[in-house]
Amino acid sequence: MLLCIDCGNTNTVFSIWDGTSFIATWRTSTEHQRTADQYYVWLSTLMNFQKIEADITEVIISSTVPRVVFNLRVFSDRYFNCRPLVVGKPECRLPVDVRVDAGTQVGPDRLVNTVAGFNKYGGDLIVVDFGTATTFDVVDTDGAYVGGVIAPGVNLSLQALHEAAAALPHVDVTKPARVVGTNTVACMQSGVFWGYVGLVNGVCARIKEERARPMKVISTGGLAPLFQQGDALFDHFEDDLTMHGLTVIHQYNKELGSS
Ligand SMILES: Nc1ncnc2c1ncn2[C@@H]1O[C@H](COP(=O)(O)OP(=O)(O)O)[C@@H](O)[C@H]1O
Ligand SMILES: CC(C)(COP(=O)(O)O)[C@@H](O)C(=O)NCCC(=O)O
Ligand SMILES: [K+]
Repeated sequence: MLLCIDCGNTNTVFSIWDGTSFIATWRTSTEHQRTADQYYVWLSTLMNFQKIEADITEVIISSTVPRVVFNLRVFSDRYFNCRPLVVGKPECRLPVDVRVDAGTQVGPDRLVNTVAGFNKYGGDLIVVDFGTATTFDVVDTDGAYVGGVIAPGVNLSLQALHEAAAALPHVDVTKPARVVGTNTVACMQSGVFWGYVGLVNGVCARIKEERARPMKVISTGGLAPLFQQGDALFDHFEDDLTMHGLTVIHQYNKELGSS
């Protein structure tokens, strides 16, 4: 079976793919100090607890944090006896083109989202990923990644407000009942929630205008469900878009290898 690892700046998600569906998914915080042995203790404990008997023989990794890749490679080699496929490395081929400025390092998560979005919905897409950063990935008619937008993440904005202003508390993001807040927390939640609704609407409208064609907007990432609440920002919401993309890229490389 295939172990898919999606490492973001905040969380790392592990999913086991049996060739047809994901049989288990677990999330841990991203820490570059974590060793191969620590990953295994954590993963095997959860597998035993849930009585998941998976014979993992292949591993694919996408990581926005370059430093964690070393230990994940050792983890894969030591415990599953395999060399992982790492998105963004030359040996990992992509089924789509990447058309950006020469020398630019595109976040692997954005490439994986592009592949997944194109595989599910075809071309002319905007994939909005609400992770540590809020990213917009623009997918061309032929599936190519052609750039996008990087905005500060939702929680990052709230955290920055709290850290920079002595009188502003730490608050969790939520959809406020009204736009006009009547206390500090409600004002901050409104600023971030409605600010992001405006940001997403505005950026998507400008992308569509710049490209002069209709495009589907797909949302994913930890905080995407929050923005799904009734504001018609997106055409589709995908809970596990990045994981789906990892399985597509893995399959593509396997077929290339055997042909
Ligand atoms: N279900 C959730 N509810 C609220 N916040 C969440 C949830 N899942 C993730 N988050 C928060 O959303 C942000 C992005 O999470 P995630 O998508 O895992 O980021 P990344 O992929 O960059 O690691 C983080 O600040 C995380 O704490
Ligand atoms: C923009 C990102 C920080 C988003 O990371 P995430 O929110 O998923 O942790 C990541 O995709 C990245 O480091 N990108 C490199 C620059 C680029 O994509 O152009
Ligand atoms: K992101």
